[in-house]
Amino acid sequence: MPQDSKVKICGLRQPEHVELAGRLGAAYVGFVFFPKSPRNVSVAEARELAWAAPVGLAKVALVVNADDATLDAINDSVAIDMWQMHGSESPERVAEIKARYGLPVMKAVGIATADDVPQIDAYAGVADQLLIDAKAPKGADLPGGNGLSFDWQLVKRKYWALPWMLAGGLTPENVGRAQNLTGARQVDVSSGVESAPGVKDPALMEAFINAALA
Ligand SMILES: O=C(O)c1ccccc1NCC(=O)[C@H](O)[C@H](O)COP(=O)(O)O
Repeated sequence: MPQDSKVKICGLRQPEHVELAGRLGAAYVGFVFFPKSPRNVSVAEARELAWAAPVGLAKVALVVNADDATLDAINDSVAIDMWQMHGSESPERVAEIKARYGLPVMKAVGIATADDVPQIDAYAGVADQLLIDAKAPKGADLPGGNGLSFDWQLVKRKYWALPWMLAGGLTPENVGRAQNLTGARQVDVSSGVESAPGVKDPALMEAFINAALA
């Protein structure tokens, strides 16, 4: 595995799990602001989670087509380091948010078939990072965090002129194969380290991080 691999653990809801993720070597933790999600946290809860993060652990606020009032409420109370836009935000909206808050923006792009890949280029010129995820099935409640993977051949050894993160259905068992096949230097996981939807499992977190950083 490349020496500089990085791991994001998404959907944390307990301060001790944020601290654990940092101690285990994760580079990012994600806080989900999406009421339909079993990982949803309030601004007040996220404020406490952020306080639990060790120095150097990047705190990512995950939103879906959020308006400025919602983003203001998060930004005014939670010490975040990056936005993750996981909706249908346009490149123009990404640029607007970057300018408004002065924080890096990671744009999530859902992939199901080869036809979904070209859209990534539109964000490469404006986002700071890309999160390449499995496209949510039609009618799904969640735009992400579904524990579904996509055909990694679609992004095998692809190059975009900005850092990108592979996501979607990753687990301690498959993350190494995903990294080797795609060349991804960063990986993201939510369902694969849970014992139930929204319930992070410390042992699975440790297994995933160790496998991804091996
Ligand atoms: O995780 C959620 O509940 C969620 C809800 C709404 C939008 C996005 C969401 N998650 C986005 C992530 O960054 C997940 O970590 C990513 O989709 C991978 O999830 P999984 O396949 O469960 O590992």
